[in-house]
Amino acid sequence: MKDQRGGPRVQQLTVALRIRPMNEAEIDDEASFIAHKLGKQMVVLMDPTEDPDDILRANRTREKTFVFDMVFDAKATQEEVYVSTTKTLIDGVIAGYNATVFAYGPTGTGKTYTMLGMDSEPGIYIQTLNDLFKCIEATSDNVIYTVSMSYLEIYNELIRDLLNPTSGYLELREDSRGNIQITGITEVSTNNALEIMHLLTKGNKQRTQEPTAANKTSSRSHAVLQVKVKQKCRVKENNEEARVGRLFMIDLAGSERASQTQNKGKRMKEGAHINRSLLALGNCITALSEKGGIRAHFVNFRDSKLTRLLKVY
Ligand SMILES: Nc1ncnc2c1ncn2[C@@H]1O[C@H](COP(=O)(O)OP(=O)(O)OP(=O)(O)O)[C@@H](O)[C@H]1O
Repeated sequence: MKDQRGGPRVQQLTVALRIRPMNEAEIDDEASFIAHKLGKQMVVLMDPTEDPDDILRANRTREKTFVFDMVFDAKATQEEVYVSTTKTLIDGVIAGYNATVFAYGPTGTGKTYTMLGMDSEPGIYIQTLNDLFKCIEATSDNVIYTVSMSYLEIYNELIRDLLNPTSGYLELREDSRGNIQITGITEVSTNNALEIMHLLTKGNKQRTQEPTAANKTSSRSHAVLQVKVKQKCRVKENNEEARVGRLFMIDLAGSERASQTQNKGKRMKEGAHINRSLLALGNCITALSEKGGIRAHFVNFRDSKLTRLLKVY
């Protein structure tokens, strides 16, 4: 969200759509939301239950057209999705800029699969870290880099450390200079991809998951992986302050509608928290991406923990 060097808040906003493979039964269930890929980047959502021969409904079509920067069909590999959405951000993060990648969508559509993936098909987290370490190795002649990462979840507006879940709920604090800190969060420094995958998979198991009608293991929280790259010049006389670039990779909680998941009681309360924070996130992105960014519009970061966390550093 932020360019540390005073440039526009949102330098680049890329919106990509991934369609996950579905089996026949699911296609019937989700009949009203089947996406038909047209050309490269346009998606038409239509209601297949609508009968084109029904004269009474002839002019009442609910067909909607959306344009995306990228559309991936059900055969797209993890690597293709990573290369087209996240790989290009790495150079910027190493140079001291901040960037954020979100997986957003209804429950069971493949957000965790896309972000975390599996040992055999690693997702965006691991592919990004692998490339980040390679880039650092190639450019570290004059600069000392330190990479650290933390992994947390925001559940019902409470923050938990997924790398140390026994530490309870953590406080989000803002110092007088506007820096956001999470007190007591575990920060891990390692460049071993296998070790990272192990840590993240273990952390992901600690996420608040509950069965809903739409997904047996539905993630009910936002999971935030933060990778911090600190750089300092090797030359001692150079008094330049250390630069810090941050990359947030976020697996959002499902954006389902209560009616679709048949949630009641606790589940419904969770759903309300999820929807409120997703709305706050959408409002911030809209305000930031409008012409003039923060200078022209008030951006209400304070509406949710997620947007407070992503606020400028
Ligand atoms: N592109 C894909 N190829 C193969 N399997 C996939 C793909 N996308 C998702 N799946 C499978 O679909 C199931 C649901 O995916 P996943 O758990 O990632 O959904 P989700 O969007 O994170 O759901 P929730 O919001 O409820 O946590 C998982 O078993 C996952 O392995």
